[in-house]
Order: sequence, then C-alpha cells, then structure tokens
Amino acid sequence: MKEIHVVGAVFWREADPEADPAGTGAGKGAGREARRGAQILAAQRGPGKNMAGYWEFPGGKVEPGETPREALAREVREELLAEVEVGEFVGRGVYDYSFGRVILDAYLCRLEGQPRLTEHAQVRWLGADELMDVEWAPADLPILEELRRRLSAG
Ligand SMILES: Nc1nc2c([nH]c(=O)n2[C@H]2C[C@H](O)[C@@H](COP(=O)(O)OP(=O)(O)OP(=O)(O)O)O2)c(=O)[nH]1
Repeated sequence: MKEIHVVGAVFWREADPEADPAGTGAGKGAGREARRGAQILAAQRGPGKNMAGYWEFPGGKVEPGETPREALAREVREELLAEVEVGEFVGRGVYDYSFGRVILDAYLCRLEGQPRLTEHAQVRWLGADELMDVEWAPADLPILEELRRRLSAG
C-alpha cells in the first residue's frame, strides 16, 4: 500500500485570563464569551478536495527533500497565509484509506498573526469537551486522544 507522510499543525491557545475565571458573572470578564480552558484549532477541508468536509489539522504532504517541520511551515503559509513556530511533536496517527496509508505526524505550533483561509471551508477553536463536536479525518483520532488529555490537564 502506498504510504503518504503528512504533517499537521496543532495550534494551541491558552485560556483567556479575563474570561470570568471564577464563573461568578462579575468582574472584568463578565458578559464576555467565556474561554476558561485552552483550545486547539480545527480546520474543515474545503469542497472539491479529497476528503472534503472532514476536519483536520492544517498541513499536508511532506515533499521529497523537506524535513517535516519545513513542510509544515510551507503548508501553513500556503493555507493560512501566516507564519508559524513549530514546536514539540505531539503524536502520530496512521490510517489506511482507499487511496493509501496516511502517516500523520502532529506538532504543537504557534500561529503568528490571524489565519486567513485559502483552502479550508472554516476553522473552529475547540476546548477539551468540544473536540469530538466535529467529524475528524480518521487518521487524527489517536492524536485527539492525546490532546484531550493535555487540554484537560492545562
Ligand atoms: N493536512 C492534513 N491532512 C490530513 C489530516 N488527516 C488526514 O487523514 N489527512 C489526509 C488528507 C489528505 O489525503 C492527506 C493530506 O494531503 P493534503 O492536505 O496535501 O491533501 P491534498 O489533497 O490537498 O494534496 P494534493 O494532492 O492536492 O497536493 O492526508 C490532517 O489532520 N491534516
């Protein structure tokens, strides 16, 4: 079976410190959309693409001669028109699709600036309890399990 090496960016943002941390409804964060926990970014594949409609980590195939981190920086530039700081490896997911075996390696990343979508239908920031609210590409599931642990812990 054909093996396809893919890299994915896990954009992570910390809890909003002003979002009413005690849940009292009072103080500086009152009335604002509460974001009490850390979140990660999910992106929905655009129409007309292979696996359209599924949710994924921004990223794509590693091209010959590229390191995984170089590939990730290139893909994020193309897909989100933003620079990225690629951090630690978080996990691998492997899945046999009809078109080949995808080996997906995910890295924690920091986005520099606001994402502007060129290929994706939409993006959403998801907290620990919302991770499964969207339909992820099957290769992503083991990575989400690891992220659920990390988001719940922090
Ligand atoms: N970027 C990305 N792709 C994923 C994830 N999970 C997953 O199964 N995939 C699959 C979807 C695609 O078949 C492949 C990634 O390739 P890609 O994003 O470059 O796909 P593409 O069809 O745009 O590539 P191309 O053939 O047009 O160059 O891996 C994920 O989390 N992120």
